[in-house]
Amino acid sequence: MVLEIEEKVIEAKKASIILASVSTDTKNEALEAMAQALDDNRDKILEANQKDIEAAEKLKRKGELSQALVDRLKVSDSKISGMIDGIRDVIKLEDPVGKTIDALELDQGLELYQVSCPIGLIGVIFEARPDVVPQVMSLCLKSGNATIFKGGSEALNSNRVIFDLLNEAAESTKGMTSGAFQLMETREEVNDILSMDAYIDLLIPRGSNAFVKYMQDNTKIPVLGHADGICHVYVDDEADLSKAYEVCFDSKVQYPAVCNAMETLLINAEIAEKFLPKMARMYDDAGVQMRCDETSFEILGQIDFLKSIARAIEDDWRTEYNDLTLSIKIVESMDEAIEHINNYGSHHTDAIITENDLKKKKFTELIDSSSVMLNASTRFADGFRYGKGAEVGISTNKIHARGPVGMEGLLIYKYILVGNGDKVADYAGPDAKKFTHRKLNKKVGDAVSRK
Ligand SMILES: NC(=O)C1=CN([C@@H]2O[C@H](COP(=O)(O)OP(=O)(O)OC[C@H]3O[C@@H](n4cnc5c(N)ncnc54)[C@H](OP(=O)(O)O)[C@@H]3O)[C@@H](O)[C@H]2O)C=CC1
Ligand SMILES: N[C@@H](CCC(=O)OP(=O)(O)O)C(=O)O
Repeated sequence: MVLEIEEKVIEAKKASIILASVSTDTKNEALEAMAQALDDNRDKILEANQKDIEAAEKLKRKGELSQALVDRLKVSDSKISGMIDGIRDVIKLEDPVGKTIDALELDQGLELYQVSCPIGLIGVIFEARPDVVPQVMSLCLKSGNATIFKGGSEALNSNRVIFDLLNEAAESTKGMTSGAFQLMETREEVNDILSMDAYIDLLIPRGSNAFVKYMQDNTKIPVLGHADGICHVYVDDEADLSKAYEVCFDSKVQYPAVCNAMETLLINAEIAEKFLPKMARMYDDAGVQMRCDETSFEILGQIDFLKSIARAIEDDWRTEYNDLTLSIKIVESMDEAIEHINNYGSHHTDAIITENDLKKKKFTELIDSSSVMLNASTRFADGFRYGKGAEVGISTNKIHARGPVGMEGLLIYKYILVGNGDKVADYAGPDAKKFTHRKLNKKVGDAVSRK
């Protein structure tokens, strides 16, 4: 039976209440069933993905779609293994629901507990990248959040197969609720849910700035935006150049299609002539197109076998290529680099290569980005690599979660007050009882148990 969008949302909202109290064992069993379902159905997933890739390649040939999108869209056997490992990593993580964050005795026998709980029903709208489905579903399931998904239209066949496999595996696990996960497939459905603030607690759009802004401007539902990554690496005059070559190469070339890849390389003028020619040769060999400011163009212009240099224009500093293209600028100082990054960047991920400890400290303090890397690649900005099992995405919001978002970004808390017929009237008037407000070293389970 195909449900209308409002029915899907209402069903997921109802299921979210039950999912919040599903036991850890049941959630882990459901996750294992999901991992197994992907492993057992590799051919089916690859076949569906092949349909999407063929359609995408046709659009690419007409110039209507980028190579970056095709790269993100492609599912390989090793990407499926990555999805399976990701789900199993989430199994290993501690269940974050029901944790006592704080415990306070208000008065003798009157105890207040602050306890973690799921947000409720979350809508996640993401790019044409099928591996997002298992990542987000496993984090949402373990953190007890019902979720309504919508992936990029180019990934329709892949997402449908992966979603159905995961959802059926989860729902067939004994003790799991049904209806907690729903799939949307059209922009119309996304537009319809924008007015469903009575049911949906949080929207997480992953995509271009324009799309995230569109969501923020058109709904009363809180929006946790995951937008573009204009990431920088600054090579300081006190850099260890052997580290600089490695980090700058990895940040640009290892997976250029993703949002944590470097888009602009900033180089201190003092070391530019020494550093840039070798770096440029490495990029040239890897097929990187370089868009250079005047000074870097002059330095590289002398190397006549470079295939791929052009002059940068102002727009380049604000461009997320998501591809093998890089803008290069020579700066006079770290301060100029910091100003450039804070001005042109997207506050996503930025790195410095230097051996000077004072500069490292200053860079971390003055760069206004969700991840700041010291002598390390921007590509590390990722939930899995940050030890979160997987990620919902990389938040470019400042509240309530920033940078790679794992389960901590999917939780809120509630207060549980345990009394014994206590009333506020006893704490008012001339004979008022006094609050003790004493910190307790207790967990909510000590006061509220099912026994
Ligand atoms: N920070 C992060 O974690 C992430 C950032 N990004 C950023 O996203 C960008 C690339 O992704 P791209 O695919 O171009 O993103 P888009 O913004 O084009 O699309 C992302 C999703 O939003 C949907 N969408 C876009 N506009 C609308 C609309 N008006 N109404 C309803 N749905 C809409 C798309 O649906 P449809 O396909 O049907 O058009 C798709 O599902 C890059 O800038 C990348 O850095 C991407 C992922 C993660
Ligand atoms: N988590 C990713 C990067 C973040 C991301 O989702 O980026 P994108 O490819 O723009 O959707 C990774 O490092 O593989």
